[in-house]
Amino acid sequence: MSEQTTHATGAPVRIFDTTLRDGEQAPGISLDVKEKLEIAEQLGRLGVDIIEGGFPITSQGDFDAVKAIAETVGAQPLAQGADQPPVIAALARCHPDDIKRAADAVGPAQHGRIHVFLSTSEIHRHVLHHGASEDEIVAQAVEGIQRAREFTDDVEFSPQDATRTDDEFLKRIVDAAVEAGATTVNIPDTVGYAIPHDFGATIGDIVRRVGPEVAVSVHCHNDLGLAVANSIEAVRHGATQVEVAVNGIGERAGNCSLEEVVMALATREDVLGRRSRVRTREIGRASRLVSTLTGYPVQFNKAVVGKNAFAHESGIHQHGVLQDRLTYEIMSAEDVGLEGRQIVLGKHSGRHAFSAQLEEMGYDLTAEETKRAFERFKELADKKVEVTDADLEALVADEVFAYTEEAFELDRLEVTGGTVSQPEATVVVRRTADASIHEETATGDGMVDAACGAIRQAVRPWVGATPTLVNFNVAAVTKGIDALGDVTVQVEVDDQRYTGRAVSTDVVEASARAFLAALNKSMRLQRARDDAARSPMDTP
Ligand SMILES: CC(=O)SCCNC(=O)CCNC(=O)[C@H](O)C(C)(C)COP(=O)(O)OP(=O)(O)OC[C@H]1O[C@@H](n2cnc3c(N)ncnc32)[C@H](O)[C@@H]1OP(=O)(O)O
Ligand SMILES: CC(C)C(=O)C(=O)O
Repeated sequence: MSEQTTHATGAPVRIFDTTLRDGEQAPGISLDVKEKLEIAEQLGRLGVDIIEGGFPITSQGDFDAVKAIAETVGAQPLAQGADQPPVIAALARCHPDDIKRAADAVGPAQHGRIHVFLSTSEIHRHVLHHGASEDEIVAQAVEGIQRAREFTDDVEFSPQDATRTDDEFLKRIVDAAVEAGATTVNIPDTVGYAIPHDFGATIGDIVRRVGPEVAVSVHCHNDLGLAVANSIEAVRHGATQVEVAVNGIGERAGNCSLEEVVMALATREDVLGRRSRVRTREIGRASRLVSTLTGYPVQFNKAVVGKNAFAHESGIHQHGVLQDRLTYEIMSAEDVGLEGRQIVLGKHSGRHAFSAQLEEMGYDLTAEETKRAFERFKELADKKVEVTDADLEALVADEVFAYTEEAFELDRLEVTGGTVSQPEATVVVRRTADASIHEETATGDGMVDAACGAIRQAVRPWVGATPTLVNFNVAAVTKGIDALGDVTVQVEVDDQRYTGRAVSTDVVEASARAFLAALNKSMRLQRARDDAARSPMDTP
């Protein structure tokens, strides 16, 4: 490992947020003044040190947005406990017009920064700057920095594509930039090409070169998924500022993600020795706001802010975190402003999590009831990706509260048919009293009709009159194509009506179970009536 510099160790790392500039450069994102202002206000509450509001020469709208941010967020602190507002920065090429526009836009801020950049790698010089020589590039950079210094004493310089720039030339232009008055030297890994080990060494060299008076910043792109690793390595080697974007948005694969760097610094302060001033509890809100206004969704498994970042689905993990969340969590959801630890019930869940969830929902079930409900839950979880509280309610209502000693249980149901061939159903019904099995097949107008017909035939020897389905109602318990169907039926037997209810991801199965539940009820009540009729009280 390369030598680690001790420069500025312990001082908070400055967070330069470029969500509104580089972040907005992601394809398909275009934020208007109001939207930029709303995000900037949240960045203010988050307590970032610098907000790069835009690239004012780009358009009147971008100019107006940066100016509006400078006038409001840049005028007074929004973050609790902060004694000054964030620095408001604007990007500019080494063009007089760009620099003037940037200066006018950040002018109203208490602290305004002009960020000038120029490409230094051979390929960029060739393609972007008409084959400019190293001398010409140095001269342009110096001129741009000096011009920017006429407007503010806070000037940042970025040699674009620094990580593909010849080492000696990079050192030369950094020296020239500092000499010309740059107060921050930013080393951009413009195309996400750097590898942490090398990048750290480069940053260490630059930190030693410029001395403690000049801030050294890094701006890492994520083309190889290394933006955060490179930024952290730079911090380890003395970088005093990292450039980031909320949710990691930005050109191509994006920028270094704000939330990941901030939480890495906070969580591993033990080895990094530096933190940021960011108020981490505002992270969740910032992430949601940026996602909503940019239309860029946050991937489920995104570190820190993804929907699954604090969710546990598998039984062994759930068992662990229910006792002590540290078993499988290195940060707390509350610390980043998200909903607390989530137990997600699914096919990998175990009894501990299942029982804990039922308890939390207020159920007080016996061991036997819990066991039955758990068996149904596992059956359901095999068919349905996530079992929600609403699913559980329906399942418990169906399996536990509606449970009565069953006369018949549905063992198997097969249905065939469609718009051309007539629907046909085969059922296998088990009679509880003697465990006998009864298989029947029937056709019907539809699959539900066929299934009920087959059940009717299977139970005929025990159910007196022909049971008739008189009412049928189906409702979706949850949303989505794997939603539970909640079926309630009324069945008429001997002029009496009986209600049955069942849930399943398959509506035909739910209907068959509901039909059978109604028949079971009819037999139970019939038995009760028979018992009452035989009661000695009634005997004269
Ligand atoms: C790595 C980064 O993220 S850099 C920032 C990238 N962001 C953007 O480009 C978004 C906003 N950009 C824009 O709206 C436009 O590109 C503008 C307004 C900046 C310029 O538009 P145009 O004048 O039409 O030029 P165009 O974009 O086609 O080409 C870029 C020009 O800037 C020049 N240029 C590029 N970088 C720099 C620089 N740092 N300093 C000076 N000139 C530069 C190029 O040489 C080219 O000049 P040319 O017209 O003489 O060939
Ligand atoms: C302007 C610079 C810092 C940039 O955005 C990049 O190089 O990616």
